[in-house]
Amino acid sequence: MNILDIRNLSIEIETSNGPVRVIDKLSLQLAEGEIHTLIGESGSGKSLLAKAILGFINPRWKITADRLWWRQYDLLALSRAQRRQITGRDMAMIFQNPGTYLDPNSTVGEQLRESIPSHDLPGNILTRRKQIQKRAEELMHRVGIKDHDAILESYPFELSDGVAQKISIAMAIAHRPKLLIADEPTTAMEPNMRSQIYRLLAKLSAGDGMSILMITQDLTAVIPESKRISLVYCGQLMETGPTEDVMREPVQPYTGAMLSTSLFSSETKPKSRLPTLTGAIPTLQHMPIGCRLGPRCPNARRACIEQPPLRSYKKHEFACHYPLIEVDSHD
Ligand SMILES: Nc1ncnc2c1ncn2[C@@H]1O[C@H](COP(=O)(O)OP(=O)(O)OP(=O)(O)O)[C@@H](O)[C@H]1O
Repeated sequence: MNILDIRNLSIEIETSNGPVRVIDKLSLQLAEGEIHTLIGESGSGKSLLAKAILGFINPRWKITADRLWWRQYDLLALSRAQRRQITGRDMAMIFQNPGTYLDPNSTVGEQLRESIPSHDLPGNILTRRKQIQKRAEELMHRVGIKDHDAILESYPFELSDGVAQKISIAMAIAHRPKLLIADEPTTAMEPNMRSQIYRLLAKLSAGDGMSILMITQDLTAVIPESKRISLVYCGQLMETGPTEDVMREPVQPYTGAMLSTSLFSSETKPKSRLPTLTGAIPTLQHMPIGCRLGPRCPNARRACIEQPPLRSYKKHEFACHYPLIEVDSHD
């Protein structure tokens, strides 16, 4: 069952050249307990999408959607206060540079204990404090930190990036969210620490049934536990579907290009059959009309000035007038 259901979400922001749709009719579904990876180059709108889900929205942005549902809640129909209550209870996010989100003036222990909900704990102040300390230690173990005493007494500047990220994960899961948004959580980390963090996230998802929206620029960061992937370009959805299917048989030229520049290319299709992209991602002020990939797309033709609708191919959906594979309209 889909726990998050986004259909045709658009976000329009004002720029010096007038309003620009930074997210353009984007759809994304996330099932309960599933890891879904959202892939796109810098500036493609991944973080804005995360903000729209969490409700961290600048009131000046114009947000429209056919559907923006979280569980049984129509998020766009809720008041700000209702929305804050639901997202605060059900969702959490971790970021690229955990060090910058931790308070430099408090110890790890103080910050972790503060993130543990205490309102429903039984007993007096003293027994509650003990329970919170126990839960803090449990959380440290869950994220794979064994020497919890030393780390709980440390200040953020004393931690390596990997340990800081584990702490931010512990803080994020302290209230047992149902959705974790991980925005490029391992960028700039050593490969060994990267895989530790990914393994940890996969374990948490499998153990707690927590859904994870994993955000990355890079197809090589897609972990085997990620059931589905979605590729976005300049705020438009290019292709989405089960990870294996999309990797094996990309339909949208953007997916093909991303694959040909990633390590996966050698395991999927011969490089020569996949296109690569020339040129650079356009600026906000110069968004192409229709399919925004058009100016960089090897398959682009006249029709691409009209935005293609989402079509299905086997279990994928893609938006393209001239896909890499001949797609029968009955697929
Ligand atoms: N507060 C804002 N005001 C104006 N433009 C913004 C704002 N936030 C983001 N943008 C623009 O919206 C587009 C999408 O930004 P976003 O941060 O979502 O991209 P991203 O895919 O997360 O990129 P990165 O991988 O570099 O973080 C960018 O062109 C960015 O400049």
